[in-house]
Amino acid sequence: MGAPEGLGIEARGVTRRFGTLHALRGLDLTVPYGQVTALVGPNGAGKTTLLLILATLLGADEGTVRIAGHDVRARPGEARDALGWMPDTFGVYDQLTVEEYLAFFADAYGLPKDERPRRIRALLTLVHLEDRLGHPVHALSRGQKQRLGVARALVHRPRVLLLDEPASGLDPRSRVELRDLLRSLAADGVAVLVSSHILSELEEIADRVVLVDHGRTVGEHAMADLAGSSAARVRWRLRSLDPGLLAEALAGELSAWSGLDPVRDLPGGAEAGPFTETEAAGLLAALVTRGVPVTGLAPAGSALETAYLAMTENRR
Ligand SMILES: Nc1ncnc2c1ncn2[C@@H]1O[C@H](COP(=O)(O)OP(=O)(O)OP(=O)(O)O)[C@@H](O)[C@H]1O
Repeated sequence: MGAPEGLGIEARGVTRRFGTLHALRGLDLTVPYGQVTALVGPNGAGKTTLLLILATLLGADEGTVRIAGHDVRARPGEARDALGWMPDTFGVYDQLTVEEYLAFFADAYGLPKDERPRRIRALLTLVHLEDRLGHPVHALSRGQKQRLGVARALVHRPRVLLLDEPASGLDPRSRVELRDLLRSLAADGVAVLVSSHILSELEEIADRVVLVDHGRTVGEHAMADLAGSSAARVRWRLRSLDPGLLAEALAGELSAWSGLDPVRDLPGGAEAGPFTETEAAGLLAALVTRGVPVTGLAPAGSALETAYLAMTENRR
């Protein structure tokens, strides 16, 4: 399946108030087909409110939202048919078996009866729960419930997939499998929007990141651009065979610099910055000239983390 024409999600000027609280203040978002877009922002930024509006479960006060080209207000049924939704908390229906649970959703989405058993088995294989078919949902572990939630979201082969914190509760292997699954869905042309606080993980899954804060979009980047920005100032981690000498030399070298964060001691080294790549290379040369046995110099944190921190810094 190739990527369809147009955008998977197009939200323009979306506002939503809860009483006097403005949860969304004119938020814009586009999610193309064939890519994984990460939705990132501090607690209370409005991510879940936005996802609920996209999923047609909450109304916007103003603005327009299109899912697979369908306006959610004018054509909510078509929008729902096109989208799969995995909320951050698992719903009710605990008394059902895994099979009954998925059959219920397959039925709700109008999947032909004779197609259901094959589809349910394929989905359970996809999320590695094939041996749980007859088990009651309440007997699944938290991570298994998360995986069942992914299967549920995919029951009707949606073209747009929304996931709110999908990796919470997953063990390391399940996280890798979820990552691979989302990548392969995107490769099949699905528009995937995933909200998460685990930035390192998003960096491996996502093609794009949309940063939101205070109910607005405050940044939008292709992940490849973030990783390639050598001009960005970031903190750097230094390691040395002699951490004491490193600390002394750093204090000497950096005393004349302005705009730096305090140097932080780490086991076997220190963290200093923010520096550009060029500045870091100059500092390394100066430390070596001073006789410091440096064994490592690397950016602290990821490119996404740096962009995120810069955004929240602006907020203060
Ligand atoms: N049903 C509601 N009634 C009142 N206020 C709400 C409601 N839902 C959300 N809010 C408020 O709207 C704002 C945005 O909340 P939202 O849950 O969308 O943030 P979030 O970005 O998902 O946060 P987190 O990262 O903590 O999950 C918050 O200030 C929250 O308290």
